[in-house]
Amino acid sequence: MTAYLIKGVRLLGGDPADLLIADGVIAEGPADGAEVIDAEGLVALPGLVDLHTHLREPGREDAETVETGSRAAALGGYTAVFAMANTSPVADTAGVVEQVWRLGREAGLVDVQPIGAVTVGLAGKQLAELGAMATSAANVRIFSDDGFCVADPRLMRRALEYVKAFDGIIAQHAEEPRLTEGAQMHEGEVSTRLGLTGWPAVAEEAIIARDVLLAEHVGSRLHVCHVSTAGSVEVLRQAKARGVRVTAEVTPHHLLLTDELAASYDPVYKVNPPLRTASDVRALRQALVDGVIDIVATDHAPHAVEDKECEWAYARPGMVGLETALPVVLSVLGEQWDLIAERMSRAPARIAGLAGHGTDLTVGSPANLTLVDPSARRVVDPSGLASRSRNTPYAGTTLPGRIVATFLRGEPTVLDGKAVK
Ligand SMILES: NC(=O)N[C@@H](CC(=O)O)C(=O)O
Ligand SMILES: [Zn+2]
Repeated sequence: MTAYLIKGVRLLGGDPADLLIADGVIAEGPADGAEVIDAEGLVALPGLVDLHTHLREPGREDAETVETGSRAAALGGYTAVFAMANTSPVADTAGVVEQVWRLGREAGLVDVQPIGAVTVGLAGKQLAELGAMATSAANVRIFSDDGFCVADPRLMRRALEYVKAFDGIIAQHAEEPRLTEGAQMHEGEVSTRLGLTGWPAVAEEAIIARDVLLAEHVGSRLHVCHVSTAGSVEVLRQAKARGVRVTAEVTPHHLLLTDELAASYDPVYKVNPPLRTASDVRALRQALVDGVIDIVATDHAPHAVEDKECEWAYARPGMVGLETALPVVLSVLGEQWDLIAERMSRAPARIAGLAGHGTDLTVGSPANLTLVDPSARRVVDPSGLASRSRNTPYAGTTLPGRIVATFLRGEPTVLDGKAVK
């Protein structure tokens, strides 16, 4: 196994120092024979961990595969991603989650941890085999019907009760379906102007409020996917103050973009939950800083050209995000490296109970890390993405920060900004 000496790197933005990687871990000298990487001006972060990635395999390999998505993740500085269950077939059995887990191991670019479906076929009618998925080789601990909301409160309660036995998590896509029928974008001034049916903020907030109460009643763990409104932040703030076992994520796009973009009628801006208002964006940023929102998750949602380059009403919702997440967060938070490491690596690893990721880069810890050049600027070019899909809302936008290298257990997955395989 090659050893690497990363010279003059700024650990979490601190003073320049040398970092030795040998035998898969952060090591101590001597560094004889190690391959030297000149890291002057680069910042080292623990490898990023994404709790919300859509890899599309099995079923929509034309949009993404476990391998192409893993490569996009590594290029984005990630060392672990959690694969959502809305594949075809749905990841609602031990067989499918084991297949995804195995494909991740074969690709070997990031650790791929499957998320299991809460209900059979994501249909919201009957609990899936949560126990069988938990005891499978994939060791599933997070369950989600993401793409759909577990709308039936009785099923949601049963799911929370079921996973309590092994301290599992139900990750909810919070959307009261009766309030979002036919919705095309955020309900507000812009949707009124454009004459598009709106997705009101309360459709998200009502489900979060309900689920927080259910999680409190059961004493189980709830994770709220892609929080998008100021009102949701207030519900979460109160729940956390009461000690409810709830965690929450925000996506990079909800931290940066607003519903005004829908006026272009470019479906690249169509996403669930929809882009909200500037005051929602302000509240989400504040919540991410003060910890009411625990983590950034990409909700990387690749879609084939025919599903995105069509009329707004027919386009599928979702954006790719793995390769731009850190640059977007850097543009929002600035060089607050410790906060970035907390929200994009340590906290997601801790929430998921993922060993070996999100650890401090001290001697003896697994060498899962990424090197970032904060002074670089990049114009996002969709054709340059490693993802099989091109639906990025940042095409032509200049973003700060370039991911120079990523290491998974001491082996480079990215060097000089390029995937090694
Ligand atoms: N976010 C989206 O707009 N789409 C996701 C589903 C989801 O995360 O809700 C997808 O799978 O395409
Ligand atoms: Zn979702």
